[in-house]
Amino acid sequence: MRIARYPAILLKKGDEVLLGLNKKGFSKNKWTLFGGFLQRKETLLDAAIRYLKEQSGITVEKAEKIGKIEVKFGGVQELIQIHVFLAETFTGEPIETREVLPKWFNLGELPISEMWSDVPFWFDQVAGGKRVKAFFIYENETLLYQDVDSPPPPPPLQPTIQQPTAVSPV
Ligand SMILES: CNc1ncnc2c1ncn2[C@@H]1O[C@H](COP(=O)(O)OP(=O)(O)OP(=O)(O)O)[C@@H](O)[C@H]1O
Repeated sequence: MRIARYPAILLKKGDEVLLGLNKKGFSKNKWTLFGGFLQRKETLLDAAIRYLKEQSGITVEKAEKIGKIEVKFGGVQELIQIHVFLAETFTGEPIETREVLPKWFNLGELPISEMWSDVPFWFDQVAGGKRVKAFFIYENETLLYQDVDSPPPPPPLQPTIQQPTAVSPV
């Protein structure tokens, strides 16, 4: 099956994240991460940074690879692979462009009803800096199946001091 690679980038500032309202295209009228189709001879990171600049006016120099989200639409012979990056250091102010309206959202106040249905399954993990891998199947706009990597287990507890065991009398 053909794989379509989409770099996408989440910009975070304290408790806020920058999302973009798409004015056209496949995600029209939805708030999404900044991103798009990977062009030839471009790395995923370069493309993610380029899309952020083109769609929001924001410049970042580095971003961390944090997630891989795979999406399959029923009846479409193509696997969409969204390669998610997280950036927390940037310059510039968001500006509206012909394609996208950028806006800061508080992490507790995301416009969930105007986002792709898969996003709530992985968004907090990404925003929290935790790696995530997930796979979704849609039938048109309806999410039919989800498989999300659970967060890694917590670190092991500090070893407790062993109480000396009583020596049993012989
Ligand atoms: C289906 N489930 C989905 N879940 C989460 N995010 C999704 C997504 N589908 C697309 N996205 C993201 O939305 C942004 C715009 O992408 P997209 O809609 O393809 O717009 P773009 O104008 O570039 O392409 P078209 O010209 O419409 O093909 C881009 O960051 C892309 O990663």
